[in-house]
Amino acid sequence: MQKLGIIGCGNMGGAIARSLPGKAIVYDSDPRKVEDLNKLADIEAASSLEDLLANVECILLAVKPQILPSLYPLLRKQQSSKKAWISIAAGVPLSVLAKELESEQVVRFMPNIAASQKAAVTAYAAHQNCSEEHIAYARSIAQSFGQAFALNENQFSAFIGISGSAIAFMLQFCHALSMGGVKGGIPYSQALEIVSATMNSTNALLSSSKSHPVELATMVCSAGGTTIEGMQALSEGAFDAVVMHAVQSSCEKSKAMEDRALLAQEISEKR
Ligand SMILES: NC(=O)C1=CN([C@@H]2O[C@H](COP(=O)(O)OP(=O)(O)OC[C@H]3O[C@@H](n4cnc5c(N)ncnc54)[C@H](OP(=O)(O)O)[C@@H]3O)[C@@H](O)[C@H]2O)C=CC1
Ligand SMILES: O=C(O)[C@@H]1CCC=N1
Repeated sequence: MQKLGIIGCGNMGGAIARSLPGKAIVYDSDPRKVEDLNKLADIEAASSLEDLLANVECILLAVKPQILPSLYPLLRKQQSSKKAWISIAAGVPLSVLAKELESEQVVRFMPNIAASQKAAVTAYAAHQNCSEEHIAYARSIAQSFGQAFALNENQFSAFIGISGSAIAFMLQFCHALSMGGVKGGIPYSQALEIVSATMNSTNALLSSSKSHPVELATMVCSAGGTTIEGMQALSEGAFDAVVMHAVQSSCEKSKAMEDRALLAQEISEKR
């Protein structure tokens, strides 16, 4: 597999670099991030953007979305048009990436932070004129750090709500469950271990069963038993509505970011 260049070695760029089968060449404006990553992953450090682009054919953009506008001109100077690109930036559409990078060889990813454990769930979508070769390469990159799902780009915002961002919702749920355990007399660290194992049990059941989640949950509820009491408390706390609202909030923010990126590009084209 050809070497991948990575710009940005923070939470996600670092997590991806750690799970790639080959050595990535990485660049970060903060050299300490590269030093820290070097202790965890087999990487090559590029001394500059120029150095990075001179040594790879495909580059994964892993900087915050708001950094991209200042990065594009620097990348264009290094002949971005001759490179293939993967972007993991939330809320930055393929059309904007292709125009700014002057390349149609662009694939958009939405991974999650579990890439560090090769357990990410990644949505991918390619520019309409992207080559099959680059799509296949990008897919193999996504699969090297977890599962990959081909999605239409217009489903990316919803995907962020149920995966990219939702991993944080699930972690918060795990914390809340553990605090419930603490209230019941189990120390936090032990409660968290038990909750994490219970998440694994849930996933094993859900992914191997053809039953609807509600059907499985109903099997847990003994008549007049313990679970139904907790289920009633969840219902009174509008659990489903709160979770759906969280998903919708992340989805709407992603759509607003996409709209803003498209508008900014429209304005710059008119100048
Ligand atoms: N965090 C997550 O779970 C997920 C994030 N994403 C996407 O991944 C991208 C990165 O997010 P995340 O990893 O959390 O962000 P981080 O801030 O952790 O990482 C970004 C890194 O890029 C560095 N950087 C900033 N400017 C430049 C530059 N001009 N050239 C090179 N490096 C630069 C930052 O340095 P410094 O800190 O000094 O600014 C930082 O080390 C975002 O676009 C986000 O939307 C997608 C899915 C999940
Ligand atoms: O919060 C964010 O914007 C990024 C994208 C998905 C997860 N983290």
